[in-house]
Amino acid sequence: MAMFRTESVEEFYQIGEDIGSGQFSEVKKVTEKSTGKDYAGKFIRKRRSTASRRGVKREDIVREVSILEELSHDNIISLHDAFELQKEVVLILELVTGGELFHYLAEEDHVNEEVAAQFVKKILEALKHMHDRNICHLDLKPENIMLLNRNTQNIMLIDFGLSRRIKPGEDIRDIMGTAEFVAPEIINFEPLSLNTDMWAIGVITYILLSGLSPFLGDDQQETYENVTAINYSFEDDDFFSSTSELAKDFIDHLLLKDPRKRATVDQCLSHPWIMPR
Ligand SMILES: Cc1ccc2c(c1)c1c3c(c(C)cc1n2CCCN)C(=O)NC3=O
Repeated sequence: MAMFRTESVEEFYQIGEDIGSGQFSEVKKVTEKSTGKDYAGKFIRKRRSTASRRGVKREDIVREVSILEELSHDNIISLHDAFELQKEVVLILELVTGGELFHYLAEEDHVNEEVAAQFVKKILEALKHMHDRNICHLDLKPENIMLLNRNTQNIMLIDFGLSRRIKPGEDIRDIMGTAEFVAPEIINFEPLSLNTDMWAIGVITYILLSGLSPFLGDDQQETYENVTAINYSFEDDDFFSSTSELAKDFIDHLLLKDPRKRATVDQCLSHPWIMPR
């Protein structure tokens, strides 16, 4: 069970600039006073009452922390410390400075297949560490994949706020990530599984190779309709003319409506588009 320190975080960390924010959290650069080391401080507002819809339930924060404490992998952000104050919890997380994969993509428009496969392989290795422990991320998207630094394909998975332990027989249906990346079972409130993450790997790979988001519509409803209809193609020749059949085959084994038919993380790691690297 996660234990939080109850001292004042400012006593031990110098609070720096804002580096990002979520619905109920802000991320700031912080510096540990005793070592001078920089970290990312995730300040999460606690839900004040069961009737409220603002803030995060304490049990959900405890789950995120206990999952972070269980994971230990070069491509998964590590938790250094955790403080609980009256209105918020502060997670002190490893700081990565290479920026979001999302921004890298925006600058590069799309990447060549060799680089794309390297990125995907690193993401799959981090995901294997999670799936081998029956933990699913459930919010995989380019904003939650950070580059360790600008000049390698070394990535870090961040933000485990929606992560869940998948227990046999237990039904998880209530998670909602970002429309472009959610699998059909999330939209249809059907049971989620480790395979729900594999759908997102297919969407991220499609974007890496083309710069296009396969299901993105003019609004969230249209995006949801595109997802549930599995309405994607490689036909837009401007963007896929130089994409190999192997890369398309890799994606086609992930963007499948039936979660049970999707390639697992191990099958992806041994797929010929990934394996030879
Ligand atoms: C240099 C930099 C810039 C923005 C950052 C981060 C680091 C960052 C980090 C983390 C999280 C949860 C969010 C973060 N954000 C917010 C945006 C993430 N999509 C984190 O856990 N470590 C980070 O470095």
